[in-house]
Amino acid sequence: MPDAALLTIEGVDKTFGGGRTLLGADRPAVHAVQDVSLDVRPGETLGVVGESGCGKSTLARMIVGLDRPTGGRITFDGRDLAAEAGRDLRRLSRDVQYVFQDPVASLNPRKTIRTILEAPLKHLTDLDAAGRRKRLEELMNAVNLAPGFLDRYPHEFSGGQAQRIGIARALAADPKLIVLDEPVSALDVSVQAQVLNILDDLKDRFGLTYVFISHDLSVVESVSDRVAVMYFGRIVEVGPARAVFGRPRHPYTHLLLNSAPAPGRKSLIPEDAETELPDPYNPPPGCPFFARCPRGTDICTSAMPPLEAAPDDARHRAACYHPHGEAAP
Ligand SMILES: Nc1ncnc2c1ncn2[C@@H]1O[C@H](COP(=O)(O)OP(=O)(O)OP(=O)(O)O)[C@@H](O)[C@H]1O
Repeated sequence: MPDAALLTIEGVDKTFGGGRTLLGADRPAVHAVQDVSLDVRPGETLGVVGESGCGKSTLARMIVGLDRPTGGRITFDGRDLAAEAGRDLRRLSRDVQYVFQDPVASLNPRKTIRTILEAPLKHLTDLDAAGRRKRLEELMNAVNLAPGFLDRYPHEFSGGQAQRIGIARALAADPKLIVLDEPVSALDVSVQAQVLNILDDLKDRFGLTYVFISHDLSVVESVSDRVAVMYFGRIVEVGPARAVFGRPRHPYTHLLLNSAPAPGRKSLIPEDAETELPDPYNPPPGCPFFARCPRGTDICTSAMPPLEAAPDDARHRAACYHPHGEAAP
């Protein structure tokens, strides 16, 4: 019997803009995230991969409550994120934490590390001053930084150290789920490995669950149990990492993987004109990948294909009328 989901995302949409200006003109709307449904089970790492602008950060921000969905529902441990208030909201903010992409920019330059790490302890836990002091030392040790660094300022740290502090801040309130939004993209490759090792170690040690967002295929492949591939605001493929990387079904996933063949896969999602995304203000009808797709036929322009399971693996789903592994069109 599989564990119940810790996080459930059901038919979530996020639109920016829309409506009318003060003078009555239509204001264009961008559908940043469209009809996204995902489950994350306790203890797993769900990788979310896709090109710049596909809606990864918007999805992340909604999971941690920084943005509200325009439609659909996000529940954590059975609690509806949008409906929580007061004590329950405080509890929810403890349980779900966020690590940002740019480690140095995410730390207030005028505050010491002690002040930065103490803030969530003060707001989200009932620890007294002595308890907080002890916890601060534990947090620094957990991310392999000497507690002596607590009285320094963010600019005194390298990018990798700063990201370890960002991770310590996320850990401070003893969360269950951490959303990591491109946590190593700003770091040198050698430093990336260190930070990924620490994340892996912390996950086991504290029984954490991760949503790991990245445009870097090699990183997602190395950390994920399951992977969701996003394109133009939608999930186009989702399944066990081994299946998605080994037997990709959606032509977009094929394109991504072919652009960066293993081994030594790098962040090679193509960025030339040929691979341009559709205009988000004027989305095409049907499948948004049609214009780039070698397998497209008339049906693809009629309606967005639903996410359907592979004949041999119910967990491996793709939103395509002509997925690889089935008869070619
Ligand atoms: N606050 C906002 N107002 C208007 N449009 C937005 C806003 N935030 C995001 N968007 C638009 O929504 C779409 C998805 O953006 P998002 O940042 O979620 O993508 P992403 O995959 O995280 O990209 P990146 O890796 O470049 O951050 C883009 O078209 C973006 O321009």
